[in-house]
Amino acid sequence: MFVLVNLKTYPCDPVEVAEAVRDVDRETEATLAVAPQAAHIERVAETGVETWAQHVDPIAHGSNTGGTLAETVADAGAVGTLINHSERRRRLADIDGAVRAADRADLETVVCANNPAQIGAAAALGPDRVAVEPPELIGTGTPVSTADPDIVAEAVSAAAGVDGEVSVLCGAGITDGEDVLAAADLGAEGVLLASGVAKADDPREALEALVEPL
Ligand SMILES: O=C[C@H](O)COP(=O)(O)O
Repeated sequence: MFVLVNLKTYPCDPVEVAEAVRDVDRETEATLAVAPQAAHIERVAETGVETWAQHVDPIAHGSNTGGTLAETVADAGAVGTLINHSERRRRLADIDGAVRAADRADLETVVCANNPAQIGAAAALGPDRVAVEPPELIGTGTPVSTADPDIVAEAVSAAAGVDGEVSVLCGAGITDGEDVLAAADLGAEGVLLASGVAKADDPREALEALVEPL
């Protein structure tokens, strides 16, 4: 299983969480990675953890003030990027452009979507992975894998129906290992989570609990 921890803009110490993700990754069969804010990518990547960007724009070098350039996040140490997160929704053409930009910079891609229909559309853009996240469950601690299992199973079918090479993550409300196991049972190859780790009193303990049953 792939466990991607999105730090969003939570007020956690990104390096402390990154070191915990790195250490727990070394203790488990699962692959763990962390997505800090863009300005923290370099410091986080220096810990040795697998580091992802939270977003890249569909742009190239040039006149794009305030833009997030795929080459720059790769140069800072990111190996992949989220695209179209629920909190950073983009139009279809811009999602497509961001996937192309990430490919150009050799970044892996996870395109997020709300539901199975959108997952099919996202898979058609040729990312490495897609992630289904019902927005209403994000940050609630109510896990999608048990609260809305059909949406995960249908997302897996939708992606497979478009491109069998695109694997599916699920996210929203994932906090413990049982949630991760339930996601795996539904055909997901990983989870995308945030508050369960970034807001935990002890992020390392939260990470260990996530991978313990795997
Ligand atoms: O990127 C992560 C997702 O939005 C899930 O967030 P959450 O784990 O806080 O529900």
